[in-house]
Amino acid sequence: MIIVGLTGGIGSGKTTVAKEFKKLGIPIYIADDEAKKLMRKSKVIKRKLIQLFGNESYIEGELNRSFVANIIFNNKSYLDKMNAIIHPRVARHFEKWVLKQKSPYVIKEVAILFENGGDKSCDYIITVTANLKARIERLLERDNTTPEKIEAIMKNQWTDEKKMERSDFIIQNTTLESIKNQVAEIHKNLLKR
Ligand SMILES: Nc1ncnc2c1ncn2[C@@H]1O[C@H](COP(=O)(O)OP(=O)(O)OP(=O)(O)O)[C@@H](O)[C@H]1O
Repeated sequence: MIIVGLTGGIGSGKTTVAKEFKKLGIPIYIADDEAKKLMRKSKVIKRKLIQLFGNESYIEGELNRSFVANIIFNNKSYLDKMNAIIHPRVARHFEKWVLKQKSPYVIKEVAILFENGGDKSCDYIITVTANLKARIERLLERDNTTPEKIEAIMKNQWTDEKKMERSDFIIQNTTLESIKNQVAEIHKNLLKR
């Protein structure tokens, strides 16, 4: 199975792009969504996160996101420790998921793909890039967030330039119509490989 990693900075439009691949019949795996599900369902992950952040990190079985976000964005070592708990388990979950797919290739969306060395397990990589101002505006509209919180997340992500240098395909997220055309081109290209 060909694994195509799909990455890009926060709010660049990864999920929007992934949905276009889905419309073409390609299975998509959104690592952040799967991580959230595992944090809710996996007893081991819950136990380890409570050990790391304390009892306040879960409220009625749900991760207390604002409590945890406050800790990790003020102390990167906690972010690294949290990633060390979650990432290997998401990776194993993905491996099992891949075995069940019947498709010429699959798309794996990961926000911090290069940052965590996940690029090494992909055959090809697509980076989505978008104008910084547009990204911030779209995130402020989508989420209950602030420019400061967005900036804090961006600080832990590689720049677009660094990601683009190491990518096989680049999608410029300008308009939705343009995304559709770029996805169609990449899809055609991947089917030939
Ligand atoms: N070309 C576009 N025109 C208008 N809105 C867009 C466009 N691309 C994305 N959006 C909107 O911007 C927001 C961010 O896009 P999306 O969720 O796809 O980004 P993402 O990279 O997956 O985000 P995250 O990093 O948070 O996972 C969404 O609300 C989406 O609908």
